[in-house]
Parts: sequence; C-alpha cells; structure tokens
Amino acid sequence: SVEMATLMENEVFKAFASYAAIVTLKMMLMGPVTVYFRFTRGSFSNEEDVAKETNEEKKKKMLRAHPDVERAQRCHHNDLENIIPFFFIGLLYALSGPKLSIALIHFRVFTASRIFHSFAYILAFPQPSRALSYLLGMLTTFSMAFNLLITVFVL
Ligand SMILES: N[C@@H](CCC(=O)N[C@@H](CS)C(=O)NCC(=O)O)C(=O)O
Repeated sequence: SVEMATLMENEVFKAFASYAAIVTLKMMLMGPVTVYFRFTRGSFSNEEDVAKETNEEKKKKMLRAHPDVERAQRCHHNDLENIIPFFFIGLLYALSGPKLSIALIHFRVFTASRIFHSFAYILAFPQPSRALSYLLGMLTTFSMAFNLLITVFVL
C-alpha cells in the first residue's frame, strides 16, 4: 500500500526493520541448533521420535534429557524473553520519530549483545560474559522505552 511504502522510506523505520529481521532470524536459528544437539547427542523427548528404534534399552536412553539440548532450549527461551519485547518497544520507538543516529546505536547494541549472548550460552563462556550481554540488551530496550515514553506519554 501507499502508507506501507511511505513508512519504508523512513530511515529509522528501515533500520528497525533490518535489525528486527536479523534478531528474529537469530532467535529462529535456535530451533535448528536444538535439533542438531538432539541428533548428535541422541536425546529426544517424544515416544514417536524414537519409534524406529526397536531395542527397548536404547530407546529408553534416547528419551533421556541431555544438557546440551536443554542449554539450546534455555538460550531459545531467553531470546523469547528479550527479543519479543525489543520488537514491540523498538517498533513503537521507531515510530515515535527518534534521531537516526541515536536509534541506530540502540538497534546495533541490542543486536550485537543478543548475538554475543547466544555464543556465550551455547559455547558456555565463563560468567559474567553472558549476564553482561543480557544486561546490555535489557538496558537498550529500557532506554528505547524511556525515550518512547518521554516523547508520546499520554494517560
Ligand atoms: N529467565 C531468566 C531471567 C534472567 C536472565 O535472563 N538472565 C540471563 C543472564 S544470567 C540469562 O542468560 N539467563 C539464563 C536463562 O534464561 O536460561 C533466567 O531464568 O535466568
């Protein structure tokens, strides 16, 4: 539509769309990462997933949880807790008319911190690396929320 095309001519909105797509795809990638660990570690969670295995003893082992699979799931879960809020706050912030340079700092810092967080989680970097990347992402979203609210606050 004309409105959508006009919005996509807005530099801040284009930047938001770009970084939002990157972090959403990064989050979606945690699914395939979990599948990779399921197959390489031989750890499944449903009876039908191991139906081909005829040896009952092996079947039982394949239905046991594996720490690497659970780690990938926690990483995916943490992305949901942080990237969904970034999407909603970031969208509203982008529409509130911020300066492009300031908006870009927010989008880039958030994206970099979440990419780092995934590496820190999956590869088990020593703490506080993961905690700090989580905190930085969180602060970025809070800063966008604060800027949004001081611009558009109506109760
Ligand atoms: N739901 C999170 C809330 C706090 C949080 O997100 N902490 C960061 C930095 S320590 C984290 O990576 N938590 C690990 C996780 O969510 O599995 C938790 O249970 O830890």
